[in-house]
Amino acid sequence: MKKVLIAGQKDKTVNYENAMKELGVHTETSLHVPDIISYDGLILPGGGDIDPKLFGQLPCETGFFDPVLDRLQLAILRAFVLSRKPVLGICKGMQLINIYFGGDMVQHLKTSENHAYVKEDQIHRSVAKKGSFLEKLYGEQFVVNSAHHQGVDCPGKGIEFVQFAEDGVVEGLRHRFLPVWGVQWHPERLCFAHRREDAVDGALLLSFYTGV
Ligand SMILES: N[C@@H](CCC(=O)NCCCC(=O)O)C(=O)O
Repeated sequence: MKKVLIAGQKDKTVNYENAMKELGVHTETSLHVPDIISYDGLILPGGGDIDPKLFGQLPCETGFFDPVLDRLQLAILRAFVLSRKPVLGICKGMQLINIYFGGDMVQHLKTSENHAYVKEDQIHRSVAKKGSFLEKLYGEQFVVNSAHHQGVDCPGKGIEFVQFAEDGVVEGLRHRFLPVWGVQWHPERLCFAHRREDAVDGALLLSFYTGV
């Protein structure tokens, strides 16, 4: 991969841009549906909560959400899915992927204290499904970071959940037939300058994605 679009707001995507730069991949951050030809892939970054209307629910324990931003990010995702180009969704980005394919959300996890950002990212153990892309990268059990209070619930069409926290919260997914992957954790905050000894190296996942 040479050039990746990050579907987000410029001032909030520096960590993603820096991690891609370390991997020799040029990025552009934009919320305009791009001229797909000029991009090799898409990153859907983390962010706020998601408009419950997008998964057929009334707001219940959902925090701040930006309905316009959510719909712009879904429109960009649609363009990359239709052109069968690789997509990596991170945190909110993973949740948008599941919603795009018709899945839904838990608006506030009962175990959010295990996952929420408290002055800094939390870390917790997780388990990857045998044979999954995450198990091949990190083995069956590995520690990841965490900064969220919502979670995916029913899987969308073609979506397979492949990584789970010990409390059952979904931490990773893939599309069975399309080059679409998502993680609930933040590899861009676990690599290079942000590398930490007590969790996995996020660069392995980002290299996997940029290498497809
Ligand atoms: N609101 C959702 C998604 C949380 C999320 O994406 N957090 C990351 C914040 C921004 C960032 O660090 O990139 C939830 O709470 O589940």
